[in-house]
Amino acid sequence: MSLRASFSIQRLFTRYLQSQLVVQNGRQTYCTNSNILTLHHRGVFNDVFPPQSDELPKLLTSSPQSIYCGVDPTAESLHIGNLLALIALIHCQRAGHQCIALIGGATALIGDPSGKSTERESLHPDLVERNAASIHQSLQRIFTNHERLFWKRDKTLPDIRIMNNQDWYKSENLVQFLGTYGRFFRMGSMLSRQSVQTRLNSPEGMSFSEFAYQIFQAYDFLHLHEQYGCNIQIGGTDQLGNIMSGHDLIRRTAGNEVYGLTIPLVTSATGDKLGKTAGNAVWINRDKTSEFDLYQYFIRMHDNDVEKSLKLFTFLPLQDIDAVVRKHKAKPEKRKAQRLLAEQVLLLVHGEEGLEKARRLTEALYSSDPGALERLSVEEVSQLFGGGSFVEIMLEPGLTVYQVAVAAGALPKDRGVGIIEDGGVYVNKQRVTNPHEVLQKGLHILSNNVTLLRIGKKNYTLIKWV
Ligand SMILES: Nc1ncnc2c1ncn2[C@@H]1O[C@H](COP(=O)(O)OP(=O)(O)OP(=O)(O)O)[C@@H](O)[C@H]1O
Ligand SMILES: N[C@@H](Cc1ccc(O)cc1)C(=O)O
Repeated sequence: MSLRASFSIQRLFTRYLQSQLVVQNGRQTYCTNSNILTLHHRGVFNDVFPPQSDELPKLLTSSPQSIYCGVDPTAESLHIGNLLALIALIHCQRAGHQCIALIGGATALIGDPSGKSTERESLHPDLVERNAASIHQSLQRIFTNHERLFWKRDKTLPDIRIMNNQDWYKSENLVQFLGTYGRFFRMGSMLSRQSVQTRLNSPEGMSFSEFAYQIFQAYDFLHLHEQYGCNIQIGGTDQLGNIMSGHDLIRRTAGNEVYGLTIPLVTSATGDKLGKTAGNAVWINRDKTSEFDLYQYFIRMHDNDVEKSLKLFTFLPLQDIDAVVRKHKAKPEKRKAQRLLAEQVLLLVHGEEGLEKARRLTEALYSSDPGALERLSVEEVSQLFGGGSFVEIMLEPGLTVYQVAVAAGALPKDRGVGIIEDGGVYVNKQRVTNPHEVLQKGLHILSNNVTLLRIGKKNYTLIKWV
């Protein structure tokens, strides 16, 4: 299925490519055109369902379409896998379509079995509600950052609606719902879904709730189709089965053809899907993955992956990406491409302030200039060196480097002098070899009232003077 679908999207793409070139400021660019299938060129979409449809390009170019993508609030934060799905939705918005970001406040209580080898833990409704509120805020922030920082055109963007499927399930009567819609679902098709087959063949099996999940995602599609004329659903490749269920339901009830577009999976360096269940997620909420860590994740990206990620995670025109990749190949040690990628993602997720913070922390960590450390707040220094310890010490005149290091518990009393004399101790990144050196303001004690001790290569102790 996947291979056939890829061929078909390639075919649709090629056919329409010629008409999709737009010239802006003398440069050719893609993807502000209503035929979003051209995004295949950036790697944003890999499969289209139904695979052989010639109607989809016609539909996309005939009038603005309503397109949705859902996320279940099974955690308080989105992660960068979800971010890719949102970026795909934003590309649709840029192309003039009406987009809906759906929070699955109801479906999160059931638990999607797609891509899961074991049953999900059931979540308390209060927790799901809190998660949904937090995700709502992130969605709003990302969409606003995009419009403010990446959409520098005269034309205003259509709004992206943020909805929650609790809004229609809370008033739904179970008996009526099953009596009306249950009969449109065929057991054969439901059982044939990959997510169901995998679980039925596993030792743990599958609960009825998880088996029934596809009914609810299918009904969401029908509801959005009826209420907002939604004809297209976007999701990760693991969502194809659920999208097919929606397609079948809409065909049987409304007699209309609808479509699914899948985005590629974001994987770790070892090829595993990045996500909540796998426990390897890179989060969007700053209290789960700080701005600095998110920035560093992209800065550390392998050279082989950076071009692909620039195409997926940024809105830069392809020729700009080609240009930076060429420069990067000439001097890979400068990490120009990774820097650009990290900057663009930080701007989208955390705005200018978040990017500036990530840069300041990066400079403080990697430059030997103690001034870079001074420009951070006490909280930022402790966040940056969070793996180390944090102590508060009363400042008394005449304290020496040795006395402070011992008082902070960073050096043992008996061997401390020797370790300093051997060059193993750094104060604010500068090596100190005289244990009896007296602490001075401005040198050892920075203007933000902190001192950073480093013992050996990476044992940090942060002292806050009181
Ligand atoms: N690593 C990923 N790469 C690309 N898309 C992803 C990734 N993880 C999730 N998605 C997509 O994001 C949307 C929302 O997914 P969801 O909220 O279930 O996240 P998830 O990480 O897959 O959660 P879980 O691991 O609990 O299933 C879906 O369309 C899903 O396919
Ligand atoms: N099932 C999707 C989230 C989702 C929920 C409801 C929908 O209507 C669509 C998508 C996931 O877990 O990734």
